[in-house]
Amino acid sequence: MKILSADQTHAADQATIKTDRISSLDLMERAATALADWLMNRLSPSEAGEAHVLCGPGNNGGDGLVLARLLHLAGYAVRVWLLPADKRSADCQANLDRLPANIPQAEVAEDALPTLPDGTLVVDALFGTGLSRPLEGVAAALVRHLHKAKARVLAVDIPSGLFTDAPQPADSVIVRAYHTVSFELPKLAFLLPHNAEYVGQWHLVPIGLDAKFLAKAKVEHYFVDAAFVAGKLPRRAMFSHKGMYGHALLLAGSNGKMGACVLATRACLRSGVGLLTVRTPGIGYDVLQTTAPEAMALVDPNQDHLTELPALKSYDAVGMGPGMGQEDATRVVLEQLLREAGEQQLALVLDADALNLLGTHRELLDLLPPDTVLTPHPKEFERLTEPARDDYHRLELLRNFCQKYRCYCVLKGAYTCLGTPDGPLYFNSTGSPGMASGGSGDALTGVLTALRAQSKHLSPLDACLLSIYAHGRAGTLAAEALGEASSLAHDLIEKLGLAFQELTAPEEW
Ligand SMILES: NC(=O)C1=CN([C@@H]2O[C@H](COP(=O)(O)OP(=O)(O)OC[C@H]3O[C@@H](n4cnc5c(N)ncnc54)[C@H](OP(=O)(O)O)[C@@H]3O)[C@@H](O)[C@H]2O)[C@H](O)CC1
Ligand SMILES: [K+]
Repeated sequence: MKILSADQTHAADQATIKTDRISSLDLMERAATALADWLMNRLSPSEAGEAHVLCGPGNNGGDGLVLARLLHLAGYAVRVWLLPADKRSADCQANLDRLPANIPQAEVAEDALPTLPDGTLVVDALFGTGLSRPLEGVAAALVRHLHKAKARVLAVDIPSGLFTDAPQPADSVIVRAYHTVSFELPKLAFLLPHNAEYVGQWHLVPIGLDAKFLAKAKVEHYFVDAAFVAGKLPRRAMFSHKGMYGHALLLAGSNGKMGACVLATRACLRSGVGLLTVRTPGIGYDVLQTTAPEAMALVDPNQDHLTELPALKSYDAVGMGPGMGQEDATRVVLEQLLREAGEQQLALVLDADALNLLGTHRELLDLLPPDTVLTPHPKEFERLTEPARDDYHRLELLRNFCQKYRCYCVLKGAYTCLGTPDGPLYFNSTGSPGMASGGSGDALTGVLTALRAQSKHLSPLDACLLSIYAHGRAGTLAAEALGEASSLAHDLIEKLGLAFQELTAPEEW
């Protein structure tokens, strides 16, 4: 799904009003009704207790006022707190005028802040996408007051004080919500690590935004949810043979780190590759043949680390890095791989120590063949570029890096972000905190290498999108089965099959 900027969100509202021939007041009613339904489905009037709805001067405050009315009419106890304002938006004022007289309302002031017993349900409808500067004065005092209370905070559309898609001063006062309920589409701010403490769990409610407008909107950010990747994995033909699904080569492992090599190998095998050869130091031969009999082992003359690049002509894709170490001889292998893969137009996936070697020998970056996939975590990415000032700066570095080197870069983390040579960034929706343990990244390298080897069936972009989505989905399935703390990389690998089944194109007839 697309991620709109704050300006585009306002334009989407206008387009919807025009297409549906409704007033902006009707759209507000629609949005707040969806929000009220969400809340009422979660909490009964007795579970909610008295809801305190904090309303600002714009349409976010207007949403809060509609919500207060709908809750009241459904039998919930409600109290409204208004931010003092010289002027309210027309729809906010209209809904203030419509507020039933028996809902208690008061204006907040620095010396008249709401009393909020522990557990009070607070609805934050102070500011939304129209926030134009950090909070100050009474609004900031109210939010600081909220920080001290042990309230259950629900943010409407976005936590007040948080910008939708731009960096802000470090000392900004921002609501810390437990739940954020937003309208139709996610906001870029929700996907950035530093905002997790403000946004809490976020949810989307549909409000019927104009589909044609959304289809046409040009965006720089996408959210990769199930609908975005559904059916992208082609079905296998009845008369399939292994030659149709690519031959991948993995260069991985060193003395003491054969586990990483085995995990990448097994993940690659579980991701539909036709044939897999693994180049490993001598130490890895028995390990590999025992743990992954489906893969062919091609041992390096050196016992402990990789020193020689095998001939590449039979392969469709090469993955390099897991558990490989950073010996100088291995760096020479990497350099040779980059040169030869460039000449032979081979698909490359570089991870772990391959990235660390690129970070310490940045001149090698100029050799990256087009469409190479790199899979750094934020520290590895920093070694390839520079320390980021904040989350937005990191995205800018990612975009610039991918455009400069015409590569795909999978920046790993919650909402893993894929940078692409053409500019757009894709945020993955799947994954689990259970994946924050050793080996998950090695598994991703295996998945990516397998899908890049199937280039007869998948574009580089689709191979990357399917890989990160399936890898995260498998992590979630493993965590559901075994718990977040106990699920391991190899459990994730065993769930890849289920994840891929969910992505496979439906049968046609
Ligand atoms: N499609 C949808 O998503 C829909 C969203 N809706 C809701 O509308 C808001 C956006 O409403 P908008 O009126 O544009 O913006 P806000 O409610 O955030 O507030 C704007 C007013 O607040 C002033 N402002 C901005 N920053 C501050 C600040 N730091 N301190 C004080 N005042 C501030 C601003 O004044 P300016 O001087 O900047 O002009 C405005 O007066 C969206 O978030 C949804 O909740 C619709 O209900 C329907 C569809
Ligand atoms: K808000």
